[in-house]
Amino acid sequence: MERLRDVDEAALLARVLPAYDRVRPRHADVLVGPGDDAAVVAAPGGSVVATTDGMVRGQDWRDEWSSGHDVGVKVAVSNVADVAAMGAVPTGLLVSLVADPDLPVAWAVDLAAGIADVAAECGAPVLGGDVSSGPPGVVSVTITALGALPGPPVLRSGARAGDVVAVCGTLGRSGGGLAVLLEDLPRTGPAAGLVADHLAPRTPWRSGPVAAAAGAHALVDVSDGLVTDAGRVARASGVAVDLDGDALRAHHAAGPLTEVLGAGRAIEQVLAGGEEHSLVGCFPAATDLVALAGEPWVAVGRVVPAGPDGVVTVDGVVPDVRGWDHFGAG
Ligand SMILES: Nc1ncnc2c1ncn2[C@@H]1O[C@H](COP(=O)(O)OP(=O)(O)O)[C@@H](O)[C@H]1O
Ligand SMILES: Cc1ncc(C[n+]2csc(CCOP(=O)(O)OP(=O)(O)O)c2C)c(N)n1
Ligand SMILES: [Mg+2]
Repeated sequence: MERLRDVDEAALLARVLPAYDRVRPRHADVLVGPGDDAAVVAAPGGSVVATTDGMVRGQDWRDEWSSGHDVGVKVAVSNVADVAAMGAVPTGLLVSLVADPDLPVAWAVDLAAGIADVAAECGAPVLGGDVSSGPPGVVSVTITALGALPGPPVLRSGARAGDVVAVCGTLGRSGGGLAVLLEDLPRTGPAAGLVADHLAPRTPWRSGPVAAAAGAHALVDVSDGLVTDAGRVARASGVAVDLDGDALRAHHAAGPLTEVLGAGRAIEQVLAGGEEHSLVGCFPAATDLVALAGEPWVAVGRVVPAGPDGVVTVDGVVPDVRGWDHFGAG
């Protein structure tokens, strides 16, 4: 029998999503359905963005590394990043907790405090949620985030050959921090910062609407790794992305990542490290990135016509890295 472990995430969704096709086309209010960072639904006077993302103890965090607060920050940030990656502003969060009854109440309260910190920072209050008991050992936290779109959504499918690919936020730091934890490397000096960013990442959520207002053709957040997520944009847009190795090394791999992991592993994390929740945008070539409000955008590549060489290349060469996939590990 075919199991989830036999397919990757994309193949699983390709099998599951057709089940919903008979419902959706009859609903003209669904402006963007499954397949992007978030869905967009028409609402009186505008449109609402909706997305959901969950985390599971043992798979997405370990209790010996993460506090409840860390988990709350991380799951909230992963949702807010998806809202921002549509060009939207977060407006509210719903929180679902499934937990082994053995879970300390204090952990659940600490989780809420972490979620509340992100909610407060981005002005998206917690609107409600659900609590449910789970089997021994299981703790699962899922957030649904809503957002408001000041203008049209920025889709994964809008990139055009000639666009500049730019990143707002860091790359590889969360993945580098995970490597420090998994390999039990000393958590001193620059390694401490990487670990902190892994346990409780941040996202430049204000920069999603900024990019949208600047005319970005496509946006995505880095949850599974730059190459994987840029690849999703490239596939959806029918183009390819050529990343600039020098820019990635200078702006992202150099410094703490290289000090902790060495240059070779640092660039691997920049290309493939997940859970960073920075934003990647494809902008018209004439865009003055320096003039964009808020956090800086750094050019890291170009959108090029789709060719035979794979959807994402670095200096024209397909990189030998793998992003995160929950199922297709084999
Ligand atoms: N079980 C599911 N049923 C319906 N749609 C799903 C399901 N899982 C994921 N999707 C949709 O598939 C797309 C890809 O999901 P995912 O990779 O989790 O997005 P992201 O990395 O932005 O969080 C999203 O549009 C998401 O809403
Ligand atoms: C114990 C542990 N092992 C591995 C990881 C690494 N990890 C888990 S999920 C993930 C990628 C992103 O998660 P996902 O839920 O797929 O986010 P989405 O793409 O849906 O936004 C990574 C890099 C981790 N955080 N903790
Ligand atoms: Mg996303």
